[in-house]
Amino acid sequence: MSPLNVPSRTGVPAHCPPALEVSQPRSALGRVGVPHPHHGPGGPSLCHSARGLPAPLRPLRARVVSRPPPAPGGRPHLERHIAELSLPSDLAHHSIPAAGQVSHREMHQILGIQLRVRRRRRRFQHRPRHSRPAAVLLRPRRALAPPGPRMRGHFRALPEVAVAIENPEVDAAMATPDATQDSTVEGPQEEEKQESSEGLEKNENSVSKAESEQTNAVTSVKSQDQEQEQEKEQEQEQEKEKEEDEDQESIISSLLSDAEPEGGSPRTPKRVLAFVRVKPTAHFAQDMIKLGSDNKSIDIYIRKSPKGGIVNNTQTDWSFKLDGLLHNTSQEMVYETVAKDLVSKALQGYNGTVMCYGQTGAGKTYTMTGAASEYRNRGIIPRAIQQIFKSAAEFLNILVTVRISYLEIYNETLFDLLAPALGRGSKDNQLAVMDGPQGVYVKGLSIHPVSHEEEALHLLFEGETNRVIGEHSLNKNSSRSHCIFTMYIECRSRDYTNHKCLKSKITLIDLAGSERLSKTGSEGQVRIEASYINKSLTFLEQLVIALADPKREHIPFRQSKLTHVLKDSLGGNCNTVLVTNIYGEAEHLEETLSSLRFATRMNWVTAEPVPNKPFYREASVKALEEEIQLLKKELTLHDFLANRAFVSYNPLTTAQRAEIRSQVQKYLRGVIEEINIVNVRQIQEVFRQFKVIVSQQEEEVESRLWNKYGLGQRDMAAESESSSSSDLGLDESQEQEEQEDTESTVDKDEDLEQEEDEETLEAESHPTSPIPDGEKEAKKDDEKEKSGTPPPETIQEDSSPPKSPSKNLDEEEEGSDQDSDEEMSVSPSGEDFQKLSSSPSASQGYLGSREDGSKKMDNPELDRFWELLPSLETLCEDEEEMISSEEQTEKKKKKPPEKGPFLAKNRGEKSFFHPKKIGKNSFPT
Ligand SMILES: Nc1ncnc2c1ncn2[C@@H]1O[C@H](COP(=O)(O)OP(=O)(O)OP(=O)(O)O)[C@@H](O)[C@H]1O
Repeated sequence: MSPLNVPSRTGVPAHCPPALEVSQPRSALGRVGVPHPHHGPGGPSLCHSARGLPAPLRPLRARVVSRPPPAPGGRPHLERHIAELSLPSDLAHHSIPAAGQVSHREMHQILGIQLRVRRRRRRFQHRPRHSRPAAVLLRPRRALAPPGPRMRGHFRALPEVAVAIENPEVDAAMATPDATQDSTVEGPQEEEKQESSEGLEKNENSVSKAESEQTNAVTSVKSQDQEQEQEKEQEQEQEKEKEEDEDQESIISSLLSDAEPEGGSPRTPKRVLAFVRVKPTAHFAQDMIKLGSDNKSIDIYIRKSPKGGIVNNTQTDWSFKLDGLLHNTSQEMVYETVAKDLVSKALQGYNGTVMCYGQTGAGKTYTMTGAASEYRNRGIIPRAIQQIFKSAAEFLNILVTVRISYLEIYNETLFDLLAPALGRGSKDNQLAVMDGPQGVYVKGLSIHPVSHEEEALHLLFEGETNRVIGEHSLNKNSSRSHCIFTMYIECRSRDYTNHKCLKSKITLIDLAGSERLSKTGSEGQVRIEASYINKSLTFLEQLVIALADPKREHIPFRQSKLTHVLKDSLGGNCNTVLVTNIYGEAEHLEETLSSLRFATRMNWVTAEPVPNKPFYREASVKALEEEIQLLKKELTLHDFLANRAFVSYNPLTTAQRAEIRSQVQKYLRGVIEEINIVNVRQIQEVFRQFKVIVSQQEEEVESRLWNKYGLGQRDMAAESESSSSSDLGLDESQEQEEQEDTESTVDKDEDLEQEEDEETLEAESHPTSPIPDGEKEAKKDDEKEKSGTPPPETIQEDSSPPKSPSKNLDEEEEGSDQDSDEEMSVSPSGEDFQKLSSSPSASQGYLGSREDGSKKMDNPELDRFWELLPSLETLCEDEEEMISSEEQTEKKKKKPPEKGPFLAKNRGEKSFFHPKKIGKNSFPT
């Protein structure tokens, strides 16, 4: 090496300027400089432009002696080729040119630059910590998912952005010597440089300066080596992760393959994992809380109170050993320790639960959801979402689908945080915890499919904004509810011939914090909430104690909503992890103790994690069909034994509907006293018919009012037709009948009265015969019956199952209507209902007697109807009076009311309801 230590340059034009002596690897310099115009992009990168340097350094240029010796023409020639070199900011890393090779002035310039650079650096480093801007430089991170607008500033990784530290107290705590590396990202290297640069400054006029700078250069090379090593490590980690994903994929593939594992999955009892996370604080009670060097044990020591007297036997020492201590630990580390494995196991079919427990303000929400201010502070939930979608994206043969739900338990009431209209407090929105064959579930809770990470994060944020938050002295944003975020994972093979499916779920629970009212100073609503929270946490503790005791027969799951919801999430067959958040301060020691006791109890609970069994999707549909068939057979048997063999459960045919309509009309006129109930379909149809009649009456009354007050004629028939057909979806014949009914009721009141009198007589002699008016089809049947012609086909039809069990009722009805219409080309006799109405004994056990002679049954709709009847009658009477009180009085005198619940006395008027007093919707449907 030459004294200048210049590396030999090959392939460079002769007129190219010589290089400044450097001891850094070329690649490193290349990052600072830009290629000289004479060098290609791959050429030597020793020529540095002024760009990239601090502004005051830009005008300074270094003149460098060329090597090999100057060409003939001497210095002027060289000067022509002097590089407009801008010196790298890190001049300390450059060795000093040998004496005589640069002029004195040039040397001075270089050194001056170095000094200024060093001074600038020192000035910043020696500034006291508190006067430094409260900002840390974040390393650029890989963006994981494009964040939505709501997440901007929350979960986005911005390269090289200065972010103000959110919590000064926590910052101070993190800045203590035992603080995490996370808060001092650039720490060690800077310190090293600082030390070395200070040393250099002292000896700057001595020869040893050059040596120390050489040392610095070596350090810099070393740091670069370290960087390279880090990069390598990262690459290795990535490769490892990739391998893990591949392993995972092969495990899932084998689970989904047809081969059944021999002897089933191994059941190895495993204890629930319990970790403790200490909230960073500047006032850590070091003399009272001792954290074990094994990072698992924690000892608490409380001084004896002098109030206890001379003989004071109160316990002062406690020792806890758990699965890990998370003290001054970054969010990433917490996730890796607590949840990473659990999440990857969930993809292999294991259910998993992570629960955060602790005193209010101790950092449960921070651990579970994270702080929104910085990307690196995201919590377990967003990281779990990220892990799942990342793994899913790397699977080649496995298709992963994810669904999400977010439940809140606030004051012992369940709320859906992702419900489209939250409706907090509305009764209709009430959810219920149910025990199903496949475990506990929340009836009415919305579950949302998500196809990528961003979508899932949006839902998380939506839920977060809907949570109930209160303020007290220990926490400005205290969660006042328990929240359960659940991810339902489904793995399937991309091979479409494989219909197997593997399901699992991850339950992430952020409990509300236990709190002492004396400490939090809660008042009013916050106080009420606190009492609910403490109560439910006590029940949870009781549950954990019971679970930890293998001899306990009864586990009190149903004591509270929280314990009931968590029935299959704590222990059992799932991987369960508890994170207990505690304060490290002396004033919260009692609460810390009780939290640690809870953690220990939880640690005693054993679980036997086993993967869920894969199932065939198609097979499950078949199984349901088979079960429906079985239940139908069972029902037939029961009916037979209860003397109800004539009852059919198939969708109603047109004729059956007509028959029901006829019965309803008879009932309303008082011809029959009751309508016997045989099955649910019949009940639905009865109500439907009631609704039709009511709407007709409304129209009629309205039209009368219009006529009476001279407001003109309305096209009632057309309206009636459109409303009835659109609302009720009745068939054409029915619509026609309704129209006829309407017309006849509007135009022929007097005739009707006469006719109906006749009908009544007729009906009394033939109680089951349909009404001739408007019921042509049914009338024909009656005539046929009278003439003794046997019905061509009874209503009792074949009991073939519906074609598709997934169809809804209306679809089924329509489809089967078409079928049955084809089958029943001639109107049926309505045997079922005739039999029923003529033989009430058949349904005696089914219906209970009411006081007023009507029937009572276990149907809330019908019960409601019966309850409504008297009020309806009253309203009708009011209406009648309003229309024509005199006329009505006369009619009443002429014709005493017949028996029946209502309006037999007013048949001629047919004005049952006042349109304004009873809206359409007020009638049960
Ligand atoms: N490990 C931590 N590092 C930094 N800040 C933290 C940490 N733990 C908690 N904090 C901060 O402490 C405050 C309270 O935390 P958090 O809301 O998570 O408590 P909590 O246990 O959920 O309280 P509550 O039960 O009342 O809801 C927040 O501002 C949070 O950012």
